[in-house]
Amino acid sequence: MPEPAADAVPAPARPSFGARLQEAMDTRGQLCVGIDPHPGLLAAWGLNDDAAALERFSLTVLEAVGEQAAAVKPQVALFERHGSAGLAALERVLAACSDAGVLSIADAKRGDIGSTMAAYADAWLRDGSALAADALTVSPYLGFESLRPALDLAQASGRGVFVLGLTSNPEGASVQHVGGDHSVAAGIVDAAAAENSRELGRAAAAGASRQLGSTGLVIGATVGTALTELGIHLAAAHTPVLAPGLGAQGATGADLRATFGAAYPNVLATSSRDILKAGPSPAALRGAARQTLAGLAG
Ligand SMILES: O=C(O)c1cc(=O)[nH]c(=O)n1[C@@H]1O[C@H](COP(=O)(O)O)[C@@H](O)[C@H]1O
Repeated sequence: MPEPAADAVPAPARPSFGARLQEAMDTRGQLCVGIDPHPGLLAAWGLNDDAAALERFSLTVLEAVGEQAAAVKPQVALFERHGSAGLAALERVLAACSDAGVLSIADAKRGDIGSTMAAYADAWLRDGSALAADALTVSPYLGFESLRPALDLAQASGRGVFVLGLTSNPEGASVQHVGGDHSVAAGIVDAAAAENSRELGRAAAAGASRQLGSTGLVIGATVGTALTELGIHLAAAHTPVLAPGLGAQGATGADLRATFGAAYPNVLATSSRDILKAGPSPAALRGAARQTLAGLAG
């Protein structure tokens, strides 16, 4: 029997995250709706600030916009505020996403040394874990390779990661822009692109032609001309981009098209408060999502 190739990855139980995201964006558009149950939003919706209310809030969002959004992105810290009861609510929300056929991105921004990164990966990306999501946001600022356990488990399980590249907050530049023409962020972008080239190379060798890999980047919708200034080119890459900052942080669909140019088709724009503030009426939430999608289409 021939030896498996050194970088062979066992076939996952489901199509790759990149393939599933591509299909979702092709059919539903480029919108991710953030599920961010901030205390102020819970109050505005007439809900208590407790775990039962988080679940009700989240399921209302999922039911209202699930058919319009390519993905939803629960913000983990807003569930962690409520300890084990909040995490139990998040488990049920993630299960409901899976039952509804809506991709879930757990926004936990995990990053750690490799040995304990493996435990985070196990929690968020392993089949059978109660917290398993379709993708996880991760921080590469302990070194991109420290993410290896999450990168490999995502590949093996048909899940994905979104690696923080250029974040939407103004403070991010003090770390991510360091290095100028050879910036920290450019190194992250290149490392993600290399992961995707390897993944798509393996898929091609197995006879499958795919456009998007499963190692995404987070690049804020608010970054303006930073990509150009740092000499970062995304156009030829097969890297999905999660772009937060739409709406509440000031960015518009036009900003996204200008920032990403030819790479815009790979961008999943994400908005939380700007859509959520329309609730609790499901019809109003749907209307806000529809309006955001129209802005993304230009
Ligand atoms: O990883 C993220 O999701 C993220 C990265 C980033 O650079 N900026 C950013 O805003 N986010 C998240 O995206 C969401 C944005 O929320 P709104 O500003 O309400 O649309 C929040 O859950 C943030 O934690």
